[in-house]
Amino acid sequence: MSIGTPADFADGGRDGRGKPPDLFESEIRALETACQALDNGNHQDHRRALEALIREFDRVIRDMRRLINHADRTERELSRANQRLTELTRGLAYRNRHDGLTGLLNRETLIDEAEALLAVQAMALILMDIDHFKQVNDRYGHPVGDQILRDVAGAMRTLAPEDGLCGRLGGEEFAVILPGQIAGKALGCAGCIADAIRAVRRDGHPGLRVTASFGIALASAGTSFDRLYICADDALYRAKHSGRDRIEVVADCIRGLP
Ligand SMILES: Nc1nc2c(ncn2[C@@H]2O[C@H](COP(=O)(O)OP(=O)(O)OP(=O)(O)O)[C@@H](O)[C@H]2O)c(=O)[nH]1
Repeated sequence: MSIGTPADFADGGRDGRGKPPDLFESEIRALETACQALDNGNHQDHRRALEALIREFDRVIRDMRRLINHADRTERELSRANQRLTELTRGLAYRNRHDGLTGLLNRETLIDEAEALLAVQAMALILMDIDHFKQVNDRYGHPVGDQILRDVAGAMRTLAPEDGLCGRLGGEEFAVILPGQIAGKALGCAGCIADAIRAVRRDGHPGLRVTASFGIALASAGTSFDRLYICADDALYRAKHSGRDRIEVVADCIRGLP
């Protein structure tokens, strides 16, 4: 009985020229010997061939186990790397949208969101600027100033309505956007945040008092955000120049400015 020739098992070495060595050379050799022993050999040849096959088979199983373990380890490492990559991507996307100090939306994101909202819906814009913040930094130091900015952001996050978006426009200037042209709701929101800012205290600095000025503007859907911003900024300017720690409103952005 013939179960094959060397050429039937060997992948390499058929033309014998320039081919890389066959990975299964020793197994193929054992198989060849076994085939020959089966065709022509005596009992002794059969036994030797069987022993060689057993040795090769045993080694192949051990190698396969090692390979499978290695593949499992590589798969686990790949999966961990993939997870880390997902976390990094998520972190980068978060950092791209948020202000690093306060965690509120950053200027670009807030403006993008506001423009998208205002294109389809009426909106209120609350601009807020902490009063005499330079003095806070000068008297109590920059780290205390930073903490105040975080406290203010925390108050905004807690007190803004659920459908509102809070952002830091830069420095000590913040904004809240609220869907809907409801002056009462915007005023109520700004009033609560103003109260919370007045209540900010810092351990070790009993004399520290913080206030903020607010400018609110409301506009109907389709108004340009630039227009709304100019109105709110104008109201904020009036709040600053009429004594600070107060709220000024432009109820209709289209008719509210000259
Ligand atoms: N601690 C801290 N201070 C900042 C940060 N960004 C801006 N500032 C400070 O905010 C201060 C803003 O000062 P001004 O623009 O003069 O305004 P102000 O002193 O608040 O005065 P009014 O707005 O007119 O009431 C500057 O001293 C800036 O250095 C920040 O991230 N951390």
